[in-house]
Formats: sequence, structure tokens, C-alpha cells
Amino acid sequence: MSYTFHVDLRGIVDLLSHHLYASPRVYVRELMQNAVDAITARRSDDPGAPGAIRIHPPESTGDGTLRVEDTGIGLTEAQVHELLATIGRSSKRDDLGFARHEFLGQFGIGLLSCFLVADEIRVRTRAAGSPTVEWIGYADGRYELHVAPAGRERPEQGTTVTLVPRRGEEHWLRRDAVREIASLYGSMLPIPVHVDDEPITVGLAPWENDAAEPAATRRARLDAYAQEVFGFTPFDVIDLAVPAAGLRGVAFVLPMPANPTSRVAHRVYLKQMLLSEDIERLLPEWAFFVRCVVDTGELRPTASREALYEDALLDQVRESLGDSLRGWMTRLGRTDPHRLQAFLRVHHLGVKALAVHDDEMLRLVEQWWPFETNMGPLTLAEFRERHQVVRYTPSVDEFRQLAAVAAAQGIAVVNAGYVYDAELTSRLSDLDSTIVTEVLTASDLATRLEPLDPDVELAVRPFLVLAQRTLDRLGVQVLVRAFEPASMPALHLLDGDTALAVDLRQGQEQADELWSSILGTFTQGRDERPQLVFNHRNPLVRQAIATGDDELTTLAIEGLYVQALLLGHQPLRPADTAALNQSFLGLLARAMGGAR
Ligand SMILES: Nc1ncnc2c1ncn2[C@@H]1O[C@H](COP(=O)(O)OP(=O)(O)OP(=O)(O)O)[C@@H](O)[C@H]1O
Repeated sequence: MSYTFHVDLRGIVDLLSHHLYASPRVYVRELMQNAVDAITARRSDDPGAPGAIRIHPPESTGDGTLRVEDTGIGLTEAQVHELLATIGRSSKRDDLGFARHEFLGQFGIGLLSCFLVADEIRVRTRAAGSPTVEWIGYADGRYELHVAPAGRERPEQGTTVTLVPRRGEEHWLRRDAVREIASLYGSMLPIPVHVDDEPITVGLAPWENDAAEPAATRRARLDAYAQEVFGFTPFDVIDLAVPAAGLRGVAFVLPMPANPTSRVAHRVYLKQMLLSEDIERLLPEWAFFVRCVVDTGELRPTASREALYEDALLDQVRESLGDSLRGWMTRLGRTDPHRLQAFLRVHHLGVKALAVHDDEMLRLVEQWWPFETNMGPLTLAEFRERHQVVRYTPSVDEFRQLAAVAAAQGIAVVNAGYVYDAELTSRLSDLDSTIVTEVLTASDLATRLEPLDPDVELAVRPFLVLAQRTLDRLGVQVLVRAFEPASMPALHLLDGDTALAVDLRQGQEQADELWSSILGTFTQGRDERPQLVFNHRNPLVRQAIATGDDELTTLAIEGLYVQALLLGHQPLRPADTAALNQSFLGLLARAMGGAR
């Protein structure tokens, strides 16, 4: 014995309204879509057939109903049973069940969305060479069907759908609401739609690129569109085309920086009917500096028609649109570098994110993005030309600490401490194997400072011993070198690695036994200590070396140590503050005493 499923229409409508469609307003979209498809079907046999869709809201029908009329193919009595009254049956699929790509619909459920706002759907339809038939479907699953009696026949081929509103849902059918929803979804449709006498389909779609329209006029049209839809006047407009997906569109480049982590929503049309204003993954992630509006014939919607189906074609589209944006940037670099620089000033983060993996973009950054260097702002290409080796600091703190001293020794260094910069700088040799890049660390710099002559070295020895003894408890290693600028008495040098070791050691001192031993495993065997390099060219340092008064020299050593910390933008630990107090008060006392 075999049986057929029974379907409870109320259950299905509930499912649609709560789980499929975001809002009952989609009923207008589904009705317009069916009308467009019916006209498309009629025109495939008879290309000259009339094409018009008219929506009459209750304000004009006068009987509280809403009416949608089309000049489409119409249905015969048998087709009404098969198509209108069978859930999931659609005339828009081929024999194998695939969506026929000339139609918008495909699932065979769209008409049911009318039950979100209506208790009753009436359809009067007439196919070529057939009588007019009248169908009435109720939300509880019943339907009636009969041939229209004399006097109620349709004069022309086509279909009229009438909705009798459900109590409490009348507002969805009112003229203002219908006009707004019809414009939102249908303003770009290829077939004219009117709400009463007011046209809904107006103007040129943004992706239209008509040779007869002058470039400046088109740009003004697109600027106005972006302002209205996205709320900004674009920095530039990029035409998009992916023929494999029947896709045309435009990307509007934001004139202001965009947050890379914020949502990027694009406006997508399917066969000129709005799919959604909120499609997120149309472009690669790095392309957060554009907003797009595209129309596609081949990408598939999900059943709710509110999102795109993730498939290989969508992947291909994403990649191809990414290529278009990259192409635009490289072209701009060639034809209008100043504009490219202006673009990079706003969107460097997105471009740099891309350049981490993309050589073409890396070249763009290398050529056009000015980095902070201790020789003034320079592009990496300019830096390389002037200084051969691209020396850089991987953190902003290190740059601040080393920049001036390195410059005084004639060592040029790039600040690669901002997001992506160190990765990009170290990757330069991927572009050209002759490019040499090198990290400049504090200890590197120390080795580049000029050592003293042996006899001078000997003469400063007592000072060095005293200084080391004074600063041992502060965990600092002391050196004396001769370097520029002579006005700088002492230089505090701290590498990234050393900074970590210092932090760990400090943590170890403050932590309880268990933590202390855990942290100890990280610091074991490491002798990284920050270095304090006294400058033998500095007159004050020479004086301190020559005082012959150990107490005064100690006070000077402590004072110069803290000053070097401050110059290097280093935080003061309690022990450092104590050294500062001791030195300052001691020196004051000596000064007062001297004055007495
Ligand atoms: N205005 C119309 N003129 C002619 N045929 C129509 C009309 N409206 C609906 N139909 C017929 O009814 C069928 C079911 O329509 P329905 O809107 O439920 O689904 P669909 O348009 O096929 O697919 P989708 O669920 O994707 O919208 C359609 O396939 C079509 O054959």
C-alpha cells in the first residue's frame, strides 16, 4: 500500500514567515518576480509581446484588495492545478530539475509568501488560445478553480493576482509601503513596473555603461548613486565584469578609512532584481575599502533569496573581483601616482594586508608608500636607492630609541613597527633577490658605536668599575664609547628580546614560588641586560670621569642613567625612581653645600 504526503499549508506558511523570509515585505518581490518571469516566458515565443506590470493597492482598487497585473504567458486550467496549487512545483526548471537561467524564480514556493499578508489569493489568468480561469487559494490549504463565467473573461493574455489582506497585516498592502518595497527590489528591472500610474523602474542601472553617455556624466550619475545608497561620494569608481557569472557592476572606493574588522556589505542584484543590500562575502577579505553594486545572471540565491549560495562560481567571482581591484591600483600607480598615494594615505592598511602575500601589491607599497625613517619620510624604493641595505626596527619603541643616535652615526633606519610593516620589509627580497634587508637591534647599534683608544680605555677604567658597581643592582650593563651626537651623555639600549627577559626577571622577583620557578625556566641561561653606553665625547661625562670624587661621580652616574631611560621612552621602575631621587637630592645637597 502506498500513500501520498499531506501538507498542512498553515505549517508551511509559518515556516516561511518565521524561518525563511526576514520580513513579510518579500511578498511584493515574489509577485513582481512571477510577473517578470511570465513576460519573459511569453517573449521567448513571441519577442514582440507587450511587457508591463501594474500594481494597484487598496487605495485604488477600492475594495480593500491589492492587485498585480501582468501581460505574461498566463496559465491554462491544467497548469493552474499543476503549478499554482502544487507546493514546490515550478515551471522554471528544466526536465532535470535545474533552474532555467532566463527566469528569476526556481523553487516553486514564492507565491506562498503572499500568505504572510493575505488569507486569500485570487488568480485570474489566461494563456494563449485558452479560456480565462479563476483560482482562489486559501491559507488553510483549500482552493477553488473554475473557468471564468461570461463577462469576467480577461480581454488579453496575462495574469492578475489579487490579495485579500489578513486582519492586522493590511499595512503591508498600503500604497506607500508597496511603492517603497517595489522600488527597493524592482527599480532596476528590465520590464516597466508601475504602482498605479507611478513608474517604479526608473533611470539607468549603475552597472550600465553606455558608449553614448559621456564619461563625466556617467561619473556624476554614479557619484550621486553612491551618495544616495551608501552615503559617501566615492574616491573613485571601478567597473567590474565577470562574464562567467554574467556579472556586471561597479565598486565605489571609500573616500575615508574603513575599519578592516567591520562588516563590508555589498548590494547584489540577480537578473536586475535586488537580492540583498547586505551581501558580505562577495569580495576577498582584504577589499574592505570598497562598496559594490553588482548584477549577476548566474550566481545562485538561497531559497530565501536574501543571500548567495556558496559554491565554486562564487569563489571564482570573489577572486576575479579581487583581481579587478588590484588591476585598478597598479594602473593608477602607472598613470597617476599622486592619486595612488592619496588612495594609500586613506587605505594603506588594506593594501598592506594584501601585500603580505601578493608581490604585485608589495611592489606598489615599496614604490609608493612613504615609511617613517630617521632620514625623513621615504618610500622603501627611495630608501634602498640611497642606503642600499634596508635596515629596519621591528617595533616603534625601538625606532624611537635608536633613530636619532643611528642617524648621528650615519646609519639610516626604517620604522617598520606599524601593522604589517616588518613583514613587508623583510619580504622585499621576494621581489628582487639583490635587495638586502636587516633588522637593526640595540645591541647591533652598540657594536657600531666607536670603541675608545686603548689608552683612553685604560683611563676610564675606574669610572667604568664604579658605574658598573652602582648600576648592577638596577640590572644594567655599562659601556663607554665615543659617539655622536656629542650632546647626548648616555644612551640606554634595550632590544626586544632583552625587554622580554627583563620583564620575565621582574615578574620572577614579584611572583610567588611556583610562578617564580616557572618564569625562571624562561630566563635561565640568558644574560640579556639593557646596556647603558656613556658617551666619551660628551663634556659632562668627561667631567664625571675626572672628578676624583667617588660620591659625586656616583650621583652623576645615577642621574645620567635615569635621564637616558627617559630619553629612550622607558618606563621607570620603583628602583629607577629611587635612583633618580637619590641622585637629584644628593646633587642638590652638594650644590647647596658648595654654595654655602
Ligand atoms: N503571474 C504569473 N503568470 C504565470 N504563471 C505564474 C504566475 N505566477 C506564478 N506562476 C506559475 O506558478 C508557479 C509557482 O510560482 P511560485 O512563485 O510559487 O514559484 P516560482 O516562481 O516557480 O519559484 P520561486 O519559489 O523561486 O519564486 C511558477 O513556476 C509559474 O509557473
